[in-house]
Amino acid sequence: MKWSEQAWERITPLFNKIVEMPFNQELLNGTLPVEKFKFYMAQDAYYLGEFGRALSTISGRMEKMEHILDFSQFAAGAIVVERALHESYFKTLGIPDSINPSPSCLLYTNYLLKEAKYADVAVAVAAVLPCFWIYKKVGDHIYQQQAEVKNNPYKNWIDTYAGEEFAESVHKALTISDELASEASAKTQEAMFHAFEMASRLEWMFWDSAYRLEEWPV
Ligand SMILES: Cc1ncc(CN)c(N)n1
Repeated sequence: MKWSEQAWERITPLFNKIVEMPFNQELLNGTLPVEKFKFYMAQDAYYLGEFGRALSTISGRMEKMEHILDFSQFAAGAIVVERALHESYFKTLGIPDSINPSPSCLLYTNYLLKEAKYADVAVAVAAVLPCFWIYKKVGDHIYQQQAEVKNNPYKNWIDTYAGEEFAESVHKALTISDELASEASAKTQEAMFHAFEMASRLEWMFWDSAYRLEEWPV
């Protein structure tokens, strides 16, 4: 079994929880309160900047030329394509220019930056994989379920993550993960699973924090 298949098996119960989260259910139905989506989009704009930085760091640590290129294209995609989606919503929702990251957002981005810089590069790749793969699976799931929902205000978000362009990046990220895992020791493969599970948990926390409009306790 490929490393990625084993990794997905490990997070399947968590993924099932993610699709059932009120944030994602209400996004699917188009009933998510706009202030929760606005909060999410603002935090996600901060997230994508840091995610892009983590991807660039990984790019610079890759051995193969094509992987250097793939990761720098992922970084450009996070900042150019995904942030363009935010900017289109920002125009209608009026989100401020400067964003203070919530505790969960800061925890997640700092985790990714730390792994990108200091972990074995295969482990760093495993840490960023949920950002691709879980979003693709959530996007597809929502896309398939929302057929009867008319005029969903969150349609552009759904279309981005269920779309072809994003699917191509996800496919590449998966192929690279499996390639690096196949060359890694058993110990490194286990560390890759751990990073993949940790980042998946942080994805759950990110959605949960948006739904709760999370604030700093002090
Ligand atoms: C928190 C989060 N994780 C992943 C993605 C998709 N790259 C995103 N936009 N935001």
